Amino acid sequence: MAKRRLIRVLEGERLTPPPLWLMRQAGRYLPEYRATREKAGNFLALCYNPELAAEVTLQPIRRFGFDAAILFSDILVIPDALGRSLRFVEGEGPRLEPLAVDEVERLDPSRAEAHLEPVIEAVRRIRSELPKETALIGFCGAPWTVATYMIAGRGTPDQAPTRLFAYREPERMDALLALLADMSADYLLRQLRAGADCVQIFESWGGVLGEAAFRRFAIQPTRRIVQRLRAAAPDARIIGFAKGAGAMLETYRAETGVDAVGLDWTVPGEIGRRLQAQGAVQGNLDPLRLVAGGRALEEGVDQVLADFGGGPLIFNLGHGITPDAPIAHVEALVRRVRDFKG
Ligand SMILES: Cc1c2[nH]c(c1CCC(=O)O)Cc1[nH]c(c(CCC(=O)O)c1C)Cc1[nH]c(c(CCC(=O)O)c1C)Cc1[nH]c(c(C)c1CCC(=O)O)C2
Repeated sequence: MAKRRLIRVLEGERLTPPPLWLMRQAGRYLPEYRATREKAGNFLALCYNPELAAEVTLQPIRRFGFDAAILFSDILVIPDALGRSLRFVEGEGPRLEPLAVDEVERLDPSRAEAHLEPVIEAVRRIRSELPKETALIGFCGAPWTVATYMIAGRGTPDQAPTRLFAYREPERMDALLALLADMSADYLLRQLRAGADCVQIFESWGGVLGEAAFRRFAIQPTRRIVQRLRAAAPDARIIGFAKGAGAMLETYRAETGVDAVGLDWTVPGEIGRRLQAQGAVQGNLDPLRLVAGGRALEEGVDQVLADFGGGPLIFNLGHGITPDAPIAHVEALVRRVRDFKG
């Protein structure tokens, strides 16, 4: 079978128009998503229901014909599989049992494999139902980002509790991140074997770290995942999205070994093009331009294409789509990207 367009770009090819998908493309901005979530009961129940998780994964593909689907799940199923009593509070976000310093040694990953089986079953179903030209992206959170939710027990604006934990107990932090890295590598490998074409590692909170801490707590555990994956699946294609890490992205790509880097919308064209000389980039439209629509959207799309359309590019947002994005604006984005002649 011919290689899917997204994979060709991950292998360094430039395609015109570039392959296109949107982070969080299955979500609350779609009425059919809200209806399916309702049917499942709540967000987490949806994540563990293979039939309904497959359904919401496919919804944006049917509507917009994106080049890739992303498995519908959440990065926090890993701490959930460790028994950290995850729940999602409507309108507020995730809540977990905050992880105390002396609990790190007691974390037990032995139930994770069985716990995550419904997600793997969803991957199988999605692959069997997707159009053959559409790539399927698996994912996990990067260990540092997952740890920020485990330690604080919720999202925080600056990850102060986790930075303090890391500075006071660096060896324990290393141990926690290594455990999460090994669980995540096993989990990604299962996704790839179940039919994912490639995987993305979401480092949403790398931008709160200084250089030395970024190397130790973000790059090292991500490199551990990449190395374990490559040892077991040499052709695995891996996208690393380290939001807010602009000035560290070249080091991040070189030292983690990911194939492509995701750019958030603050990464300047010149920096992104330098990265593109080493391999594909993905991004980086500000999600709020999609909410605004009109000229703000057109100018934003054109800028991404002007900045990166000359090399291997996966068109995407610079972070997830927001619930207030109008569907008509997503349609306008798709038309404009697909009209690009390079
Ligand atoms: C940090 C993070 C999380 N989850 C994720 C990240 C990394 C990316 C990022 O920075 O956004 C990743 C994620 N979360 C979700 C996906 C599904 C795939 C996709 O369509 O991209 C992916 C890839 C579904 C989701 N994950 C969540 C929703 C909304 C839940 C709902 O339906 O109410 C969805 C569709 C919930 C979630 N999950 C998380 C938070 C902080 C929240 C609450 C914020 C919010 O409500 O938007 C943790």
